[in-house]
Formats: sequence, C-alpha cells, structure tokens
Amino acid sequence: MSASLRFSCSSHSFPKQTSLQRQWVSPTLLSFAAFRPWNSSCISLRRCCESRVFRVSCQGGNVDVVQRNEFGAVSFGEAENQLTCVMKFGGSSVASAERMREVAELILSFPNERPVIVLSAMGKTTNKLLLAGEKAVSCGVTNVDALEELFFIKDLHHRTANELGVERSIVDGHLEVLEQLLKGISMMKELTLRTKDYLVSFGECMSTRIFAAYLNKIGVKARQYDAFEIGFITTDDFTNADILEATFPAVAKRLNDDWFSDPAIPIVTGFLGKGWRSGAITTLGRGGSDLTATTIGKALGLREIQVWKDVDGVLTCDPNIYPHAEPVPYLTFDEAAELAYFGAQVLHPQSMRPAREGDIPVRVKNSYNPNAPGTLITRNRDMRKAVLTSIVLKRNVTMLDIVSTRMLGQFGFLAKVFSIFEDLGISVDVVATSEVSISLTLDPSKLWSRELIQQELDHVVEELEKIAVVNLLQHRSIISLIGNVQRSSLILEKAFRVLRTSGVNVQMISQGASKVNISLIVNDNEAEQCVRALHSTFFESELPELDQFDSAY
Ligand SMILES: Nc1ncnc2c1ncn2[C@@H]1O[C@H](COP(=O)(O)OP(=O)(O)O)[C@@H](O)[C@H]1O
Ligand SMILES: N[C@@H](CC(=O)OP(=O)(O)O)C(=O)O
Repeated sequence: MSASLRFSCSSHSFPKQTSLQRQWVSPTLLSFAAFRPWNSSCISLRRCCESRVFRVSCQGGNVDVVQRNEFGAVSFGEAENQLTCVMKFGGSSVASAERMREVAELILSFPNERPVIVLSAMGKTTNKLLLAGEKAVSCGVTNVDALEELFFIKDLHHRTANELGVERSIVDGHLEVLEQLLKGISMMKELTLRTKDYLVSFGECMSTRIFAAYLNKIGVKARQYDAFEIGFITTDDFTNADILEATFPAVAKRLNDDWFSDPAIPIVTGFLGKGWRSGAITTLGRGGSDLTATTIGKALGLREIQVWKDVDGVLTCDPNIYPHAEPVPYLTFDEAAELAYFGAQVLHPQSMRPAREGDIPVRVKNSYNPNAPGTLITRNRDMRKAVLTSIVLKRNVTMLDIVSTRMLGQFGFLAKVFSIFEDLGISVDVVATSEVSISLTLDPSKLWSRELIQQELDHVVEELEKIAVVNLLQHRSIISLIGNVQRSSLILEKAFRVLRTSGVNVQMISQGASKVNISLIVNDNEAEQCVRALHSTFFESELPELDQFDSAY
C-alpha cells in the first residue's frame, strides 16, 4: 500500500493499530527501533526525535511523524484513531438534562472529530456549593441537612440523572460525602481554602459522571475522568492553583494510553487538580475549566481547542454592560490573554498560555447557537484593518499614587517599591511611572481570594510610607482597550474625545508592553457609562480616519 498517512507525533506511543515494520528511514529512529520490539504499541520517540519530521513505513502505508512537543507528549495528528480536539462545555451549557442532551447531540454532529470533553459543574452549582459551605460554618450541625443549597444540588443532580435515564446511584455516593463534608465544616466552624476546593470539586465530579453515563446509555462509549486522578498536578495555592509542567506528559500518557487500548470518549472534570505537596484537590480559579481544556489541548498536541459558552464568541464588550456587543471573529492569543486578564469573564485569565505554547487554535462557540461562527483565536491574524477589538472593564480596583520622599535623580526607587509588593506577594496590574513617582493598580482577584483586603492594604501602605508619600484610591475601574496599539494615536484620540464629551476625567493611562492593550483608570461610578460611549464610537460608527491613517503608513 502506498497511501501516505500523516500524523503529528509528539511522544510516547504509536497507536496499537499501527504496527511498525523494519523499514525505518531515519537512522535515529533506526537506532531507537532496536531499543523496543518492532510491533510494540508503546514506542517512546522522546529519545530519538531530533528533528520534527520523520518518515517511517508501517503496515497500511507510510507514516510521516511530523511533530513532537518539548515534553514528548503523545499525539498522532490525522492518524485514523487519534483524539482530534478538545471540546469544553461551561456550566451554562450543561445546566440541565435537556442541555446535556443537546450537548451530546452537538458532539455527535461532528462525526469526524474524536474529542476529549471537558465539563464544568452544572449551571450555578459551584456558587451554591460555596454558599452552602459558608452557611454551614454558622448554621449548626443539626441544620446542615436543611440547607436550601444542599437541597437544590441534590435535587438538580437526581432530577438530571432521572430525566436522562441514568442510575441516580451514579451521584449518590458523592451527595452523601458532600453532606458529611458540610457537617464537618459545621462542626469545625471554619471553611479553609483547602476545604473550599474539596467542596466545589463535587460539582464537576458529578456533572461528568452523569454525562458520561448518558453517552454510554445512548450507545456512545465514554469514560469519566477526575482531573486530579489523571495527572493534573498543581501548586498548593488553594482556590487559585497553577498547573505544573509535570501535568502535560502525565495527562497525555493517561488519556492516550486509555484511548489506544480501549477507545472511549474521555469526559474530564474541568477546574480541578491535585496539589503537588499536599496531594489534596485544588482548583484553578473561577472559570478554570477553560484552562483544563487548553492544558489537555497542549498536552495531546490536538488540532483545535473548542470552548462552548452561552454567547456567540468573544464579544466587543461584556453583554451585561452593553447588550449590543458584537462577536469578534478573530483574535490573537495575546489579545485574548490580555482581554481575559483584564476582566472579560468569557475566558479564564491563564487559559491562553498552553494554547499559545502549543500553537493550538482556540475556537469560542455558542452551545445555544452552534451555527454562529464564534471567535477563532490563533497566534497571528491580519491586523491591517484592525483598530479596536474589544473593550474590557475591571471594577473595584485599588489604585496607589506613590511619590518618592527623596530628591530627583535618586536611583533604586522603583526597585524598592516593587520589592515591597514582591515581599507581600501582591501582584500589580497597571503601572505608570516617572522618576520619582509611580501610579499603579493592585490585582483585585489576588486580594479577594485571600480575603484580607483591608489588612493587606494597610500593610502595603505602611511599608511604602517608609520611602514615599502614598495616596490610596479605592473604587476605581480599569477600562482596557484591546486592539492594535500600532494605532494608539487613533485609538487615544477617539477615546479621549468620547471621555471629554462624557465629562469623565481619566486618572491614569498605561500602554502595555504587549502592544495590544491601552488601559485607562476612571472612577467606578463612571465606568459603565464610559464603556457604552466608547463602544458606540468604536463599533457602531464608521472610522473614517482609518483610510487616512492607512495612507500615512
Ligand atoms: N467580552 C465578552 N465576550 C463574551 N462574553 C463576555 C464578555 N465579557 C463578559 N462576558 C460574559 O461571559 C459569559 C461567558 O463566560 P462563562 O460564564 O465563564 O461561560 P461558561 O460558564 O459557559 O464557560 C457570558 O455569558 C457573558 O455574560
Ligand atoms: N465550575 C467552576 C469552573 C468553571 O470553569 O465554570 P464555567 O465553565 O461555568 O465558567 C466555576 O464556576 O468557576
């Protein structure tokens, strides 16, 4: 047979079905081949692939091994039996039995895909679990079983199982342990961050079990996985853990080995991991299932990562602020990362990193409207006509004006300021500096997650006051203008005209080094009005200056 089968291969194993013969083309592969039996179904390429392209002969045709990634993960591109993409469905996409049925249909409407499915908890389950935990702290052990949130969660999962025709017992064990856990919290009268993570993990653990059981019931072979059991290794920063590098090869090996030995659609819990020191369940921060999906995409070297939401893609601004927001058809990883970091809830702030590192396109789609084209996020896009892509608002930001008490020309001032933030473990969002003064905003998510807002702020100010005069300004908002900062003059000219007309004073401005973001700081109570005015100027009226601007280029 001469048919050429291309697959991208980045590591440990060939599919079982591909039995290799001795006609290796590459001497490096040849030497490696001596290391393992020819017909082995598990051949590590890690030690032999120096270049990215190899051709080997196998039964059924030539095989081009076209890729590998740096940690030697397993992937087989277009080989017939390889996993092809990851599809992540958020809470709103799997909020009920009916939605789960629709999602199953949607998955099956892509017969050419062999997807890994990542699911979030059903609907608002995560919020309910957190609320139940908070109430349990003070409600008394005997009142735990009467908590309305617990009732809601039990009812939702039992009802969904019933309506989908799967055994309720699939979640009974989890619901019992959940109740015990809430009683434990009640007895201890405390809810630590570690316990919070264990508590919310029940949401994803149950949604994936129900969905996998349903797929199996309708004849689609599926296998449920808890992310913390298949190699999602994280830091021990409970409620906001980072994924560690060891995750990629471990997850790739587990999912590929299972897939090749007994193919079944993997249904993986989003949002969850295992702390590398504690061994306890961790979470990746709210909305973290997006990050689970991109991590799997990179680990397996998949062709595409799809994140299915309840909106037609990434929009020109938050639709809750301005309902006329429009879908953005294309974004770069940098734009999407900046947009997510500066507060667009639609994507998890860290989720673009694995996709960018693996150079794997991310498609944001609407599970309620699958025919809408959605947003495609890739490394590059045509920026020739691009001006502004999206407007993002981050509310309730704390700003600090720090002016050195020493004379002009003294060096080391900025270094001292930043070392204070480093020592206190506080991250900074937006910065504008002169030689003797610095204005900056503090990342609110980091402060909130530690629930130490006021003490921490007092401490920061106390430390800074040793070297500077400090002015603490609260209730500010960051408006981020994400787009082509090569056109910053045009963007700023328009933006400031709008803001002046609206009578809004910008208190700080910063153009990020990423070249995709200009940040403006305004008062919280003026922010939404600004976003709406900016949106109508940039997205709802012509930009006649653009042609003029282009000719000047
Ligand atoms: N720029 C934006 N584009 C799209 N959605 C946004 C944007 N900013 C905020 N959102 C909100 O993000 C929601 C989708 O994110 P999320 O709730 O995390 O989805 P899911 O739970 O389905 O993963 C939308 O319903 C919308 O209200
Ligand atoms: N269930 C978690 C994780 C998540 O990613 O959810 P969603 O995909 O619904 O944003 C949360 O609510 O934060």
